[in-house]
Amino acid sequence: MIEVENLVKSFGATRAVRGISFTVKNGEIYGLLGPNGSGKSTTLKILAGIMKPTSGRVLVDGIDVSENPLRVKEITGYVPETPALYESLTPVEFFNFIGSVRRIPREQLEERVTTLARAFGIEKYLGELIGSLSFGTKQKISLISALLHDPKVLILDEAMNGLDPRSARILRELLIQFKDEGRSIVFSTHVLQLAEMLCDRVGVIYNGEIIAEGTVDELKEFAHEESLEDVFLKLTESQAEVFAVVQALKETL
Ligand SMILES: Nc1ncnc2c1ncn2[C@@H]1O[C@H](COP(=O)(O)OP(=O)(O)OP(=O)(O)O)[C@@H](O)[C@H]1O
Repeated sequence: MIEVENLVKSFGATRAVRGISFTVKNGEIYGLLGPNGSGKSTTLKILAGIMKPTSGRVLVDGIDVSENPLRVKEITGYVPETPALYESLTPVEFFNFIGSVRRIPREQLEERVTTLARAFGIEKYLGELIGSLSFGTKQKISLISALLHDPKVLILDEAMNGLDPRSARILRELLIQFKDEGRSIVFSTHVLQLAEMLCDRVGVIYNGEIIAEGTVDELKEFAHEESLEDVFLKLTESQAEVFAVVQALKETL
């Protein structure tokens, strides 16, 4: 379970996160949707224990992230928006490094690397230098490294970015399996169809605040719209603007 209470994060004069609260239960997939710069990545970094909040509290499985970030990292898998990998290592060397930091028994590590590498179709790259691999392959390595220690909680920042349709489907099925096993999953995405397919509940974040939260059906009812895209555009005050821009483009192009 993830409990976020009145989270605030400022960078100098920029108030990136302005008092966000939400809960992700065990066995729940929660989607964080919001325009560029609305505070999704900042929120997820704080949840993962890699950034300190200005104020507010995050409990992961009852553990306060600010008080015990190491314990939270032990039970959490975090996939950042941009893969943070060692370019001069091969994937196998990188996974071994992660395995030793996380004290994963050798046999278990090898078994999980083999299974996950096969699932995401990267076996043939395991001996190549990470720096020479494509963005999507790096994203898969980042994902696998977040799953090696069998985390109870998953925090995914636009984790489907760059994945080919086969791998995106596999990740979706894996997330559903994790949810059925009672794990908590929170992810950010700009792909609203994905949120619609996967999320039990979504929170719409705008200018650092959660402005609406609920199931996709609840949000559609709340905003009197039929698609999540229209709900999103309406709530983030972009609907009229998009219409005006499209009109202007039609007239000028
Ligand atoms: N390290 C930082 N230093 C200063 N400002 C930052 C820093 N990280 C984020 N910000 C600012 O905080 C705000 C929220 O950024 P954040 O990356 O959380 O947004 P986001 O919703 O994840 O955006 P995107 O959809 O583009 O990934 C932005 O105004 C951003 O410029």
